[in-house]
Amino acid sequence: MAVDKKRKNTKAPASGPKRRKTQQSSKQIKRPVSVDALAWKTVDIPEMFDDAEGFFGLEEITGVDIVKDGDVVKFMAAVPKSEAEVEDDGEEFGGFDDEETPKPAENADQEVETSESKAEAASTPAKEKKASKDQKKPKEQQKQQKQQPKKEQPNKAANKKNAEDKKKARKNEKTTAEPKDPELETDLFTKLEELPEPEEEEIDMSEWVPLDLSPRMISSIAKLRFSKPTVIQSKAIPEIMAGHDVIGKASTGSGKTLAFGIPVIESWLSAAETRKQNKEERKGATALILSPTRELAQQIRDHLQALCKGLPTAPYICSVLGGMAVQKQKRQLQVADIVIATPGRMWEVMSSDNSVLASLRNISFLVLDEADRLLKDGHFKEAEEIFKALDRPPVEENNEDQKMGGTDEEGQEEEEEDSEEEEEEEEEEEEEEEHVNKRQTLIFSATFNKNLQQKLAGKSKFKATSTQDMEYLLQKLNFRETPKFVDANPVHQMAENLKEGLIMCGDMEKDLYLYATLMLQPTRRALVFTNSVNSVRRLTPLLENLNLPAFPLHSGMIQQARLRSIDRFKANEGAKKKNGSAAILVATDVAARGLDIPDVDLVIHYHVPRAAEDYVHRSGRTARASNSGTSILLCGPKEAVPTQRLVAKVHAQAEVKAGNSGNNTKKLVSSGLRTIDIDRRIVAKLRERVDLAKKIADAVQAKTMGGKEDDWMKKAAEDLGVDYDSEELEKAGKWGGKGSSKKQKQKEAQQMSKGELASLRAALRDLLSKRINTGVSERYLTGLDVSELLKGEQGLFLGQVDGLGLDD
Ligand SMILES: Nc1ncnc2c1ncn2[C@@H]1O[C@H](COP(=O)(O)OP(=O)(O)OP(=O)(O)O)[C@@H](O)[C@H]1O
Repeated sequence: MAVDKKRKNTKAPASGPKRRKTQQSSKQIKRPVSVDALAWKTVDIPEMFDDAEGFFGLEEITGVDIVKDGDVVKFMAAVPKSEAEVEDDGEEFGGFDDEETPKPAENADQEVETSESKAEAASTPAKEKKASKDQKKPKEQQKQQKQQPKKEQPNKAANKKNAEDKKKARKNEKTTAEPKDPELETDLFTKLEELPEPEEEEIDMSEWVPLDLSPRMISSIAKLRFSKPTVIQSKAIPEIMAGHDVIGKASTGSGKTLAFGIPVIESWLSAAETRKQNKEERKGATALILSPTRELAQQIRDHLQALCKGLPTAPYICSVLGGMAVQKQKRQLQVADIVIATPGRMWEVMSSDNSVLASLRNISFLVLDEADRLLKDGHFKEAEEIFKALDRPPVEENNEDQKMGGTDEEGQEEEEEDSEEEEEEEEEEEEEEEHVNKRQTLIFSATFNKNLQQKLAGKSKFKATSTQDMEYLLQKLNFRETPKFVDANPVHQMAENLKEGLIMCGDMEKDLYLYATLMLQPTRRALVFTNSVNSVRRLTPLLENLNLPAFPLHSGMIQQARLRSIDRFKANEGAKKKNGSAAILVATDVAARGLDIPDVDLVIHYHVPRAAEDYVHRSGRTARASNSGTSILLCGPKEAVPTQRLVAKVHAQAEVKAGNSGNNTKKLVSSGLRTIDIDRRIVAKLRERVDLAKKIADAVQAKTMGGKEDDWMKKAAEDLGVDYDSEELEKAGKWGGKGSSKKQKQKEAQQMSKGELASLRAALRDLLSKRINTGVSERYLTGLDVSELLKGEQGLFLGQVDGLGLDD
C-alpha cells in the first residue's frame, strides 16, 4: 500500500501519534481475521529453488488460533485492541515481501474517508473544494485558477498551522503548569515529526492545468518535480479522460507511462470517492496493464506508486509476473486496484482461478504497454486468451440447469424456455456489449510498423492477413470505438537528445572495440546489448577481468538475479572500486524495452540488432526525458548491409520530411548517425589486455561448463548408439564440422591448470596497472587517466569532441 506517511504525520499530527501511543500500551486481543489478512512471513528457501515459477512460495504464520464455528473455520489473530482498520497495515500482510503491502478494498475506501477528511480538516479545505469546483468552470474562470497549484500548499499550510498550535500549547503548558493534558502529552511523541519539512523550491504547475486534472493529482505530480507534461502526456491524457480508446505513439523516454498512468489513477480516485459517497462495495480492479517483460512490469508499478505517494489516498498496485510465487500473487489480486502483469503469468493465474477473472472483469482500463512487442512472438497466444476471457460474460449456474433435457409434457415449457433462452442470450449479448463498452483500451509504444500506423491514422483499412498478425489481435481487442491515434513524434523515431554513432571494426575485433569504447569514456554508465544469452555470459566476465564493473541480464537468469543485476547497475555498484569506471549492464533484448534507468549515458550495440524497432528501443535506454545520451553501433563487415538497411529504415521518415534524397550512406550521415574514427593505434595498444582477459574468461567458463558439456556428449553418444569417449569421438570426426575448432579451443581452455590460470591473471594485472601511451603529447591511457584526458583535449587523439566525436 502506498500510503503517504509523511503527509499523514504532518497533516494529522494529533491523531497519528496518539494512535501509536495507545497501541503501545493497549492489550492484544484475538479477533477473527481473513486468511489473506494474516501476517504471513516468507520462509527463506534455498536459492536453487528461486526460479521454480512460484511453486516454492513457502510462508508461515505464528500466533494464530484456528477455531471451528459450525462449518466455518475462523482464524483468530492478535489485533491490538485499539487498532483502527485504517492503520498502516504493513505487518498485516507481512507475507507480501516483494510488494508493497496491499490493503483490503473496504479499507481503501475507508482510507479515502480518513486521510482525506483529516487532510481537509488540517489543511485548506475551502481551497481544495473550490479547486475541484473550478475544474468544471468555463475556461476564462480557469485562467484565474492557473496559478492555483502554485499557491496551493496544503502540506506546508497544515504544517505551519500545526506547529503554531503546538507552540501555543507548549507555551500554555509552561505558564499554567497545570497537570499534563493528554493532548499535550501526545505532543511529546510528535516532537520530531512536527519539525517543519525542508522547504522545497516552489514549482509552477500551470502547464498541467489545461489537462483538467484534479488538484490533488497536480500536487502529487508536483512532488515528482515534473513542471510540465510531455508532448504525449499533453495529447493523450485529455483523450483518455474524455473516455476514448487511445493508441499512443511517442519516442522512447518521453513519459508514456504517466500518459496512461495519470488518467488511470484519476479514475480510481473519483470512483473511490463515489463509492464512499454511495456507500458502495468495491467491484474489483480498476485497470489491467500488460507489459512484455517482468522488469518493465515492476518498473511501471514503481512508477505509478511514486506518483501515488503524493496523494492523500492511493490505490493498491500489484505486479503479476513469472518468477514470483503464484499463491502470493493470487492473494494480492483479490485486493488489487491496479494490476500490472506479463501475459504468460496473468493468463496462468486467470485461467486457474475464477475469482481472479471475476475481479478483473469490471476493469475500466485495459492497457497494453510496448504493444507492438506484446502482440508479437511468445505473448500472442496468452494475450488473445486474456482478451477473450475479459469479454466473456460470467457463467451463471442456473444456465447449466436450463440446458438439461426434460419430458414430453415439458415440450411446451421447453419452447417457452427456448424463447426465454434466446431472450436471455440477447440480453447477455447486450450485457456483453455493455460490459465491453465500460472498458477503455489504451495502447502505447514508441514503434508501430508503418502499415499499421497508416491504418491507425485512418489512412487505410484494417485487414489482418493472418491470425498471427498484430492487426488480428487489435481486432480482438474489441475497441468500443475507433481508437484515437495520438502520435507525438510523427517525424523522428529516435529520442530528441540522442547522438548516434557507428564504429566499423573486424568481426573478430568486437571485444577489443567494445573495451576501447568503454575505456574512452569510463565514467559514463553504459548498457551493452548483444543478440544472444551466450554473448552476455561471455562478455560479462571478460569485462570484469579488465577491471570494469559489469553485470549480466538475460532471460536465462533466475528472476531474483535479473532484478539484482538491475539494482546493482542502478546503484552504479563497483564504480569506485574499479578505477572510477561507471557500471556496465551487459544484456540481451530483454532489457531493450521500457527500462527507465537513470543516468545511462551510453548504449552500445555489440551486435547489430535484428530489427529496426529493436535498435530504436535499445538506443532509447539513454537520452530519456530531457537528458542526453549516446548510442554506438559496433559494426563488422558482415553486418554493414543490414546496418545500412536498418538505420535507413529508422531515419527514413525524417529524411523524407526533410526532403533529402540520395543513397543510404548519405542518409546515415545526414540523419545524425556518424561514423566514429577511434584512433586505431590506441586500440592496438589495448589488444594484449583484451586477449588475456578473454583467455581467462574462456578458461573459467570452459571449466564451469565442462561437466555439463560432458553430460551432453554422453547423452548424444547414447543417442548415436556409441560408447562415450570424447577424445575418440573427436578423432573420429563425430563432433567435427563447423564448431570443431571452437570445440578444440574450449577443450584447451578447460584443460588449463590452476597455475597457468594464475600466471595469466598476474600478467593481466600487470598490464592493467600500466599506463598506455596514446602517442599524443605523451599522454597515457589507463582507467584513471582517460577521464582526465577526456576532460581536456579529447579532440586531440580522437579527432573530435565528446570522446567519440559525436559533437559538432
Ligand atoms: N512530465 C514529465 N516531466 C519530466 N519527466 C517526466 C515526465 N513524465 C515522465 N517523466 C520521466 O521520464 C522518464 C521516462 O518516462 P517513461 O519511462 O514513461 O518513458 P516511455 O515513453 O515509456 O519510454 P519507453 O518507450 O522507453 O518505454 C521517467 O524517468 C519519468 O519519470
